[in-house]
Order: sequence, then C-alpha cells, then structure tokens
Amino acid sequence: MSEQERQENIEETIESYPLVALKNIVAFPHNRHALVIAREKTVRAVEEAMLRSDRMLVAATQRDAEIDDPEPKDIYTIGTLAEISTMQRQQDGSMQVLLRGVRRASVKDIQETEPFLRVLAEIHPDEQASGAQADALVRHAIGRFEQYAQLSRRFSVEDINSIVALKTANRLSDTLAAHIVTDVQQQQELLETFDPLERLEKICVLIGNEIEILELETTIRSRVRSQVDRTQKEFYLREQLRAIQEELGMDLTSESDELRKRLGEKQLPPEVATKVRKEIDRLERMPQQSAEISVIRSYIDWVLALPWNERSQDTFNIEDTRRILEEDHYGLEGIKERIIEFLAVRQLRLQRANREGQPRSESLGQILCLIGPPGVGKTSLGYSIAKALGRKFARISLGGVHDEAEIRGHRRTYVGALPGRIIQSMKTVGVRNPVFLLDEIDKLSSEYRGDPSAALLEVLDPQQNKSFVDHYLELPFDLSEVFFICTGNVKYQIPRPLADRMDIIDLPGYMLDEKVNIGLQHLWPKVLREHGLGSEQVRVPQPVMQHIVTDYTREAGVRSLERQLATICRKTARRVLEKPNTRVRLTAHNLEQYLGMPRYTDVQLSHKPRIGSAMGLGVTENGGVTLPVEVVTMVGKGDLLVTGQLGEVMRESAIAALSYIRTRANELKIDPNFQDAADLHIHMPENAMPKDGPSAGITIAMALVSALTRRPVRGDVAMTGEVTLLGNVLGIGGLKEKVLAAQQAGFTHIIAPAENKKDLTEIPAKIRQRIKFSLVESMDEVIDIALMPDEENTEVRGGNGGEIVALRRDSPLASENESEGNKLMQTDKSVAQKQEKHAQENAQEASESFIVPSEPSSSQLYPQARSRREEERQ
Ligand SMILES: Nc1ncnc2c1ncn2[C@@H]1O[C@H](COP(=O)(O)OP(=O)(O)OP(=O)(O)O)[C@@H](O)[C@H]1O
Repeated sequence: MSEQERQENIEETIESYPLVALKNIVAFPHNRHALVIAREKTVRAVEEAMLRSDRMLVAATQRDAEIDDPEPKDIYTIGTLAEISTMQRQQDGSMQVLLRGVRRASVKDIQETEPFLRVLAEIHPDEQASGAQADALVRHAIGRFEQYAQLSRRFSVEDINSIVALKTANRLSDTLAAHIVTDVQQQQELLETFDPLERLEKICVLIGNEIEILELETTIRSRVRSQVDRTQKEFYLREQLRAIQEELGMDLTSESDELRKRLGEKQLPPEVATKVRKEIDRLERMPQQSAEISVIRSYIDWVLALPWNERSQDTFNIEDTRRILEEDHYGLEGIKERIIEFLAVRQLRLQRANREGQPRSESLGQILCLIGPPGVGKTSLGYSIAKALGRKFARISLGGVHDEAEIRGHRRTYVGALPGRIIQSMKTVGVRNPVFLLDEIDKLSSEYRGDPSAALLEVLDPQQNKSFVDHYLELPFDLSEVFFICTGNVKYQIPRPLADRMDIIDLPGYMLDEKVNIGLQHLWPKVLREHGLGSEQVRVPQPVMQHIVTDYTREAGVRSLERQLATICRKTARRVLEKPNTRVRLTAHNLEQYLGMPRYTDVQLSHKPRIGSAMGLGVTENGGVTLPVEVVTMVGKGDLLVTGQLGEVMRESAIAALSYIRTRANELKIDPNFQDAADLHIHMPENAMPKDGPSAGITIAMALVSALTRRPVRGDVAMTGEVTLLGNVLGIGGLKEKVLAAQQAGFTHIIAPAENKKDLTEIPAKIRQRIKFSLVESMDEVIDIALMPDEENTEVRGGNGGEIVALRRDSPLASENESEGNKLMQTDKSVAQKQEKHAQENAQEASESFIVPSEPSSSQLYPQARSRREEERQ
C-alpha cells in the first residue's frame, strides 16, 4: 500500500487506537515530537501501538498537567493521530519515543481504560486552502516568522530555511503552532481550529505579540547595559583621579568648603550671603557628573568677586581738579570750567545729602555727557575726572549694542550666560564707586531683542540704580556711587529719555594753532614715551608740527595727528636701533621721508570765484564739513537733474530754490522762461556719500543763481541756511561745527541765518576774530553778498569760451546757445584779483575785529576721506 493510499485509507476510517495522554505539550500533524514516557499506562499504550502494522496511536493533551493518572474526562477530545518513528527503552523502564503527527483526530468513544486507554477515534482529513488570500497570508506569516526568528535567536539557519520553505497554509500553521506558540492552552486552541487560514491568522497575531515583547526586551536590555557601563566607567575614572590626587599630595578638601571659606571672608549684604549659601548647598547636593555644577560654580565666583562693599577714598578738591585738567589738556577753557562747576555742584549736593541723611543715590543730579567728533579729548577728560576724584576708571563701549542683555546680562538658564557689561566692569575695577565712561552712547540701537537704552536708563537713573538687577545675578547691585560720564559724537542721536537726564557739554573740535599746541605739548611727549624714545633723539619743531597738522590731517580732533606722530616715532625707533647715535631733527624737507607725500595740499585754486559753484556747510558725526554745490545749464527742455546722493529734503530744497529764482527772474535779470531752452543739473560732490537736510538751501539757490546769471560766486565765502519759497532764510543747527570746518578749509567769510545769532557766542573768540560773519534774513541779502558784482562779469564771460548756455537777458549769448558742453567755468586771474580787492574792502568796512587768517591756507575745497553719512542737524 502506497503512502497516499494509506493516507486516504486513514481518512475514511473511524478506528480504534491506543491513546497517549500528553503533559504540557500538544502534538501537531506534520511535526515530530520527542517524548520521554514513564507512566505505566502510557508505556503500555506505546507497546500496543508498536504491535500494530502502522504503529499508530492517538496523542491527546491532558487538561491539567498535575494529574498523574488521568481519566478520559481529563483529556482533550481533539488530539493527533501519530506514528511512532522510533522508540528506545531505558534501563529504568521508561522509554524515549519520537512521534510523527499525521492527522487531527477526535475521540468518539472510550473503549478500554485498563491496562491502557483505548479509544475509537475519527480521523479528519487535511483541509486545504488556496487562492490569493491564502498566498498573501502565507507570505505575511513567513515574514513575521523571520522577524521573530531574528529577534529571538531560537532557531538555527536550517530550521528557519525549512519553515520558510513550507508553502501551504495548513502545514505552515501547524509547524508554527508547534514551534513558536509556547502556551499549551493556545496550542490546543490552534489544534482545534480546523480551517488552516483561520489558524494561520491566529498565529500571526500571536507572533506579532511575541515580536513586540521581544523588541521591548531588547531595548530594556541595551539600556540597562549602557547604564551599567557608564556607571562602571565613571566609578573607575573617579577612583583613578582620587589615586592621582593622593599620589600628587593634592588637597582633597571639597570645593564647597573652599567656597564657604571665601564667603566667610567677604562682607556681603545679608540677602546676597543667603543666596550664595543656598547655591553652595545646591552645588554640594549635585551629582559630580551633573552639567549644572560648572554653571553654579561660576555664578558663585561672579557674586563673590563683585565689590559689594569695597570702595576707594574720594579725594575731590577744586584746586587739584583744576590742576589735573590743566595738566592733561591744552585749551578747552570753557569746557574745563563747566566740568569743574559740575563737580563742585555734585560735591555740595553730596555733602548736603550726608548732613541730612538722605539716600545717596537721589542726591547726585544729572549725568555728565561729553559730545563731539572723534579725538577731541572726551575719553581723556573722563580719565582726568577720575584722577581728580581719586577713583578707578573704566570705559564701556556701547557702540553697536543692540541687545538689552549686553547691558543687563543673560539669565542663567541661557547657555554660556554672563552678566551684562556694567556688572562685568564692576568686577574689573573691584570698587563700587568707580568712574564709568559710557562711550558712544549715540550709537545704541534697539531691535527685537529688547531696547538697550531702556536698560541703560535704569543704570543711569539715580532713582533706580540703587538696586540695579542684572539678569544673571538676580540680585540687586547698588550702582548709586558710580560716577557715570557719557560720550558720543552726535547729540541728537542720543535716545531722548537718556538725553533728558544729561548735562551735555559740546566739544566742537580744535583750530589749527590749538592742534599744533596739543601736538607739541601733549601728544608728542606721550608718543615718544610710548615708543621708548627720548626727546633728544628726535625733535619736531613747531613749524613742522604745523606742517603735519595742515598737510597730513583733516579732522576736528587730534586722533590722526597722534597716529602721524606715532609713525614718525616708529621709523625713528628703527633708525636708532640700526645706528645707536642717530639724532633725528624733522624739517619741512625731510618730513616726507617719514610720512610720505602730503595728503592735503592741492587747492589754493578753490578759493577763486566760480560760476555755478557755491560752498555750503554741513555737520557729520566727525564734525563739520564743507559741502560744495555745483550747477550747470545745458541746452534742453527744462529738466532738473539732481545728483550726488541727495536725500529727499535736499531735493525739495533744490526745487524750492528754483521756484524762488523764477519768481525773482526780473530782479535777477534772468529770462523768466529760462527753463524752456535749458536743462539744469545740480550736483553735490563729496565722495558720493549720502547727504540730507534743509540747511543747504541757500547754497543750492546761490549756485543756481550764479549759473543762470553767469555771475561767479565769491570764492572766500561759505554759507549755510534754509531757504523758503519766498526767499526767507531760516535758522540751522550745528553752527559751531560748520564754522570750524569753514575756517579749516580757509574760508574767511561765512553767511549764516540771522536766527542763529545766539549761537555765535559759542564760537571761540579766536575764530570770531578771524572770520567775517554775515547774518542774513533773506536770499536777496545772500545774493548781494556772495555774487560777484555785475560789471565784473564781462571778463568772466570772456574767459569761458562760450561753452555754457548763458541765460541772462542781457547776455549776448542768451540766444545763441552755441555749445552743449557742461564744464564749470573757471575765473581768470583778473577776477581773482578783483575778489581779493573786494575782500579787503569788505574787511575794512566790516569791523575792526576782522583779521586776515594767519594760518597757511593749504586747505582744500573738497576734503577727502569723509566716510560717514552727512547729517544735517536741524
Ligand atoms: N585738549 C587736549 N589736550 C591734550 N591732549 C588731547 C586734547 N584733546 C585730545 N587729546 C588727546 O588726543 C587723543 C585722543 O583723544 P580721546 O581718545 O580722548 O578722544 P575722544 O574724543 O574720546 O575720541 P572718541 O570719540 O573716538 O572716543 C588722546 O591721546 C588725548 O589725550
């Protein structure tokens, strides 16, 4: 009988078989199970089966594994028909049996119970499943199995391969049930599920659960392992460290003990001491490996390093203060007086506050603020004040500070947090009553990261700064004894609320002879010292110093003068080292060997009268500047071209000036329809830097009038003022700075608005003596003063070569429009001579105080190196 026939035979049979009761195991068809059999009844059943030709028996599982002699009711009725593959008897009477499961079998009847169980069993045929659903399920089950096998590592490669090779749902499900499911109840349930697809689905769910559990186990296992590894490593390292410290004889007293000792030595306000103590306690409780330890430690270091109680002795004395200011600074007379007055008032207020027991912070009044271009001595005045008061000095630069945290610090939660600049400087000076110079207060900028000027207000306000809270410290620090001095370049850029609390002192800049004296008396000895040279090794006589100032610098202060002197010293130092006995005496001739070619020498030319060109004055943060305006007329259709990076206000000034001229065409003897035949081009050169503000109004109008009338503007006149449509001249700001710039550029006559008369008192007397001021109310006056007399112009026209369109009614060129050239007209010699004569006459009529400038007029019309934005102060 073939295997297949036998199977078919079985399928048709309800037959009698010996029954083996299984404990803790379920036998499945298509699988082999190795059993050790010891119970008497079971041994007999196996022996009986061995006597059969087919060696078949039914293996069914006990409901309760504890029962040794199960009755039929204790055994599940669904079992497996199995063939005995091998059987081996052991010496103790037990036997090892290998069963091969064949079919599912249901027990229908119990035939005998002694000496073994014999049952009548119905053998069930295999149910087959096919189709796409079966294939998909098989594939899914195999995938899950592979995943499970990988995680559990319970199967050999051969086992996995043989299971994966099973392609029918029936066989696969029975095999997986036999090898993966471990719970006997679940196995029995699967055995009782006759539909192979349903069985396979149940198995997939069970495998899924197993996979989840295994994954979880893996994670937990690896976490536990890494924790153990780290702890072991740290323990090992700490032990090593301790051994090394002991070996080196290092002090092993704990860090917190040391901090407590430092705390005990300092006299801190109670609130601060409590906070530090708390932080030390926290530090102690922290595990050694905590990252927060270094944060707490550096916080405690900061608090302990601050001068909570340390102060220097004040030594204010009016005489000494005057002496120190005099010794350190040349000139600045009015300014030194103001500073002394400020300090005197402050001293009296303090004395009174002490007498009356008032809180100190409210008694200090306003903040001193020094405003002026770079290099005019603001910082060095601040330093001298500190010296006079016997206080420590620190400079805090606020230029470009746009984050509030730079003033007030970052909170400690911020990575890399530090206190703000005020508290940092406090730590550096180490006393609570220093002089702080807050530099560039006009360069503060606010943005989304908070408003630094608000934080600064809190620092400066005597009402609030007694308990200034830095975000990092989170403790109030008393700033009321700090003497704050602010400095900046431009007054109107200081944030308004700050400016309101300040006593502002202007330092407009130096005149030529002041610079020369500062150079000789202060800068030169200082620079010599800094370069390790003696005065006998290198000499700079007075005329040479003057030469350096005029030909190598162009500034309101003396910063670049100091740099030039440093250059001379550097070169000399090298020579001295090369030839030890070198003695250098600088002269006008050998200066170039040290400083190179003079930088500012061109320009006597520029003070000649010109058609279509007038000189205006402006103010930048570097001080006053001269601003030439040029106008040309060209054949065209009345277009107005404005160039030179002019702002909106200046463009409007130009249009207003033009309208004014048209209304005055008759008086000016200009063809009222001049725009029909000509284009006008207004240009303000000056290094293509942006310019704006209304105070160029009269200059633009003047240049326009000159271009249209073909009458030149006097070359010795500079002007500033706003012009209205009706020709009125309105006041302007920054007169002092503008006058200094005009004087430096060699102008001897300044036209300014009558409204600014009050500002003349601020202008140094020496300058007032050298320059003629014309204070005007209307544009007509400006024209009268600055435009060259009519009759003189015939010669000028002759010199022009007819290149520019002349638009005067009486001009012989008015109708000719010969050329479209746009070159500026230069005056010839005779006009210059006439102008000089004119100036002399003017000087005589003006006043006795008018003096022709004594300084060499090597200044130029177009000063170079103006980098910053022109800002008209209005
Ligand atoms: N009147 C003066 N007498 C003597 N030395 C002066 C005088 N004015 C300026 N100086 C010197 O010029 C140099 C530059 O001055 P300082 O640094 O004080 O300028 P500043 O106005 O603070 O400039 P900034 O605005 O760029 O900070 C310093 O060496 C200073 O001593």
